[in-house]
Amino acid sequence: MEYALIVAGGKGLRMGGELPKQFLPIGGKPVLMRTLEAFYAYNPEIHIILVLPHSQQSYWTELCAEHSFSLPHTVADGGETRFHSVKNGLAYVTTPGLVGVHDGVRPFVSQEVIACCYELAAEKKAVIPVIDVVETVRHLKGEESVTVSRDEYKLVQTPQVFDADLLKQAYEQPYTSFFTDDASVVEAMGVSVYLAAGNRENIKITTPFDLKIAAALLDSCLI
Ligand SMILES: Nc1ccn([C@@H]2O[C@H](COP(=O)(O)OP(=O)(O)OP(=O)(O)O)[C@@H](O)[C@H]2O)c(=O)n1
Ligand SMILES: C[C@](O)(CO)[C@H](O)COP(=O)(O)O
Repeated sequence: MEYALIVAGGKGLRMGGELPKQFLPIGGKPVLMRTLEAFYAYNPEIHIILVLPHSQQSYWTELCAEHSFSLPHTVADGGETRFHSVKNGLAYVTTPGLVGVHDGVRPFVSQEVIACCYELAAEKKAVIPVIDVVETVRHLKGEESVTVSRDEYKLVQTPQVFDADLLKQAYEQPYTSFFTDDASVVEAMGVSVYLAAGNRENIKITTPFDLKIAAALLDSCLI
């Protein structure tokens, strides 16, 4: 069984505004619908678990009706942090298989990246997509800072795909603020994570600036 656990339980503080960022329209369609569609296009049999704050779930139901959006999915409650949201969603993973955890606000993940991460995870058990750093990186040391070799760093995206039993076991660990993604949770158990190629368009819509990039990506047919 393949699961996609789409997390959209955050507060969107960096985006601001009245409407939570996962519901903002891009090209007339809410971000979150585009994200779910990407996973359904990859595998129409995939089991999609959508994590949303409890207070936003009735609005999501209304949006689905308004947009005639009928892709099957199970809704779980959001938690205090991303870690707690993923953990809530994992309660709906009930059979062995693979779980891809994906940010609801990354609608531009490519079909190639999704397929590659699931395919590799069947063998490696823990796979995450990454891209190169394209700017120079400096490390802050107190009042000073030094240039470091960018070749020693990667930028991490989602979907992060894992063997279901492994991921569920990892999420039994106590929460620490170091857990900013799923790989960091799995690694805390001493398990190595395999790196796959991500796609640069797979941005995490975080600030109003990212919405402009998203609109440009759609307009230019880059995705
Ligand atoms: N308690 C949380 C926090 C985050 N997320 C999800 O994790 C993804 C990455 O988080 P981010 O983009 O930082 O979203 P927010 O936490 O909502 O943003 P901010 O930090 O600006 O408030 C998002 O899809 C977000 O909804 C979640 O499901 N539950
Ligand atoms: C999971 C993630 O998108 C990988 O880059 C990222 O760690 C989420 O971080 P955020 O601070 O919750 O946006």
